[in-house]
Amino acid sequence: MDKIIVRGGKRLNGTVKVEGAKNAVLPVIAATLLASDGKSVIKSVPTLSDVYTINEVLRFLNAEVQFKNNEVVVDASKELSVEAPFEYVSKMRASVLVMGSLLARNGRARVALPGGCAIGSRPIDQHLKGFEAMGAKVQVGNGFIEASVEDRLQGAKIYLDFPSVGATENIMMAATLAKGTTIIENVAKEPEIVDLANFLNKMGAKVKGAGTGTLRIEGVDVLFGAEHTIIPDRIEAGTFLVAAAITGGDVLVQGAVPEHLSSLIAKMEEMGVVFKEEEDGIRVVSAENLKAVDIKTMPHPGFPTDMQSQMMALLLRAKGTSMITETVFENRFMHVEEFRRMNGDVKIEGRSVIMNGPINLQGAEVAATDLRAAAALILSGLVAEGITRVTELKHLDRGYVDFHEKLAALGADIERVTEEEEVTLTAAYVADLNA
Ligand SMILES: CC(=O)N[C@H]1[C@@H](OP(=O)(O)OP(=O)(O)OC[C@H]2O[C@@H](n3ccc(=O)[nH]c3=O)[C@H](O)[C@@H]2O)O[C@H](CO)[C@@H](O)[C@@H]1O
Ligand SMILES: C=C(OP(=O)(O)O)C(=O)O
Repeated sequence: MDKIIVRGGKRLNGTVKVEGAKNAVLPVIAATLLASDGKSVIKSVPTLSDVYTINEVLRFLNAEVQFKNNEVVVDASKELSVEAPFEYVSKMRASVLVMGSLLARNGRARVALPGGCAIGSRPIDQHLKGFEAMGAKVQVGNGFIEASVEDRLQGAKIYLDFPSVGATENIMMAATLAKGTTIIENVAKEPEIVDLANFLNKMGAKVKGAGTGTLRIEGVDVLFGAEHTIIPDRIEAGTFLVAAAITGGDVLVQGAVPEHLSSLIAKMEEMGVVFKEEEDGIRVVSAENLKAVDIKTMPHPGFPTDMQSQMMALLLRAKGTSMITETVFENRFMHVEEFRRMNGDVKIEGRSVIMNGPINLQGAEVAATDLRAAAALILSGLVAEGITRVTELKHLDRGYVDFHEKLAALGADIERVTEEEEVTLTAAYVADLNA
């Protein structure tokens, strides 16, 4: 089992480049299944375990998939099978995103029930409500969700109870090949939704309104393979902005798009972080005397839940009382227990946490509870006294490419080791301290 070992105390300096967005590439790869003619070429694809998983799902469904040099090429022109088994869905919930494409293209889809996960129960009732409104019969049984439609999906008017990212994507994909027009109201407005709509339109779909609260999709008869470059990962970018700020460093995050990060930047500015927009990204210029702020996670353009734990790491270092309220997921505070192991005094009150800073974080062995928690614990390690060891790195690998290497290139004292290597390293470190 790998561990990341961080020795705190180094200021970060330099330039770091962000990858293509995980949360954009997964639905885009799922959408390639809609093309019964021609190959899709997806560029700027990050080498994440989630990408390998979705590619495996597509291969299982009888699509040809190649992935090299950050480019995924999909040929989905052969007849597709209809089932995404538990093996994949349990590894990565986004596997459920193939459902809309399969249903639109085959008239049938059978996907294993995703089940609960570390951040909440994450039901998919809104996805299914959309498919049903378009004429699909949905049945749940034996651990599977099965949706089928006799002839072809029909355009419909659908109102989402919550602007779910996944439901918006799944229904949008299904509607591209439906008969007639589909209007979806109260949809998610995340940049990844816009990226997916742009890709679908390149394939020949007619999607309007992406980035607003209402989507209008005119169904077409056939979709074709298309070429598309994935948008930069705003959450990876945000994580490096926090890394720079927590160490009081000066870092240019290349590829960071200011409009995608406005809620995070606004909150960090309130704390006292100074940014500079540059031609190719965003620079953290300084971060001194950090002040406490309150944060509430919300659907985009509100503060992203995927930055909640990283901001918790930063707020633990700020002077005063901060409160974070998590409104998107019901159980996304699992990392609090791990912060406590690092001397992080965090109280949980219902859906909020309260912190009194600044706290002198202490190195400890901590376990990542989800992918953003993994990053957040490593960020805390950058400023903790002594050594922080972070385990359960399978979570980190779902969402961050070469995270420790990128931090090391910025000057962090960090490495990723196997258990045996760790024993030798720790002995060497203790020897250094005693020398
Ligand atoms: C692969 C991907 O893009 N993942 C992102 C996506 O997840 P995901 O698409 O799963 O997130 P959703 O926006 O769907 O979920 C938000 C909330 O709505 C609830 N819900 C959702 C669907 C549904 O049918 N019923 C229901 O109750 C969920 O349980 C959750 O509490 O958006 C989340 C919210 O920005 C991010 O944290 C994830 O990183
Ligand atoms: C929660 C996340 O992803 P997923 O929906 O893929 O679990 C995330 O990216 O922080």
